[in-house]
Amino acid sequence: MKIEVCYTPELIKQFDLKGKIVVVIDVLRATSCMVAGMGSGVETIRPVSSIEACTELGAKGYIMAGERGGKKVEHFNMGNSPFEYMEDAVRGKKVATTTTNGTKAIELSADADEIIVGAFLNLSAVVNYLENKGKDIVLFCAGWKGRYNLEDSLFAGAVCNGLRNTAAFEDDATLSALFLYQSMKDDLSYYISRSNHAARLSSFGILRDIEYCAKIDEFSVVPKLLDDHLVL
Ligand SMILES: O=C(O)[C@H](CS(=O)(=O)O)OP(=O)(O)O
Repeated sequence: MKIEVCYTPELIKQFDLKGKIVVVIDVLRATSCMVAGMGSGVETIRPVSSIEACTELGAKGYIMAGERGGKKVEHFNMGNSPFEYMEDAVRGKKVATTTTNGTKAIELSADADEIIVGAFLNLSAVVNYLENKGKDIVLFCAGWKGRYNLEDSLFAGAVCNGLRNTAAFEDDATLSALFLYQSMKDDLSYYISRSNHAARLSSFGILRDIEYCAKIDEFSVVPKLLDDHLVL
């Protein structure tokens, strides 16, 4: 079982995804929302890359969710907060979502054998899942608009740490993620709150989203993409 880390969507073309499991990571906030939603009883989530595609699904009965520039799209039913995904109103429902970074990273993972989503909220479940599967892994950080970000890289490092005795580390990118996590693990919330992405989002007054997304193992679900939909 080999493990690699891709730090941004701009780098994903350098990775051969065939036959591998890709873990898409967007801690702030897309994959945290997906984990919180699927862990709270949302039936399925359909990630799409455009507002138009999401709107078309809305007409077919899906709840429309997502953001642009961190803010809810005007005619959508909900934005991109994990708390919205945990509300009673979405339990048992189908949600379609489009976000700036996370849903694009899912789309770019299409060549993989399997696509799952990870966040601190389901860290141990992801590590156990990967360990049981025993396949080669690419940890794909959604980053921000094609660029590196701290919180996704930290989560990649947390997965590497969980698999440090069972997986072969392919390159220095992977080792760097491991060492980054190991040096920051005792105060993850602080480091995440110092990140650029957190600063950007907190200017919208959503500090509690940032704090929540830094929580570990709130859920034991591993959402997996099947026929374009996330299911358990
Ligand atoms: O809503 C979010 O958390 C971000 C918005 S932005 O990139 O900070 O504008 O989108 P996501 O795709 O969840 O990273």
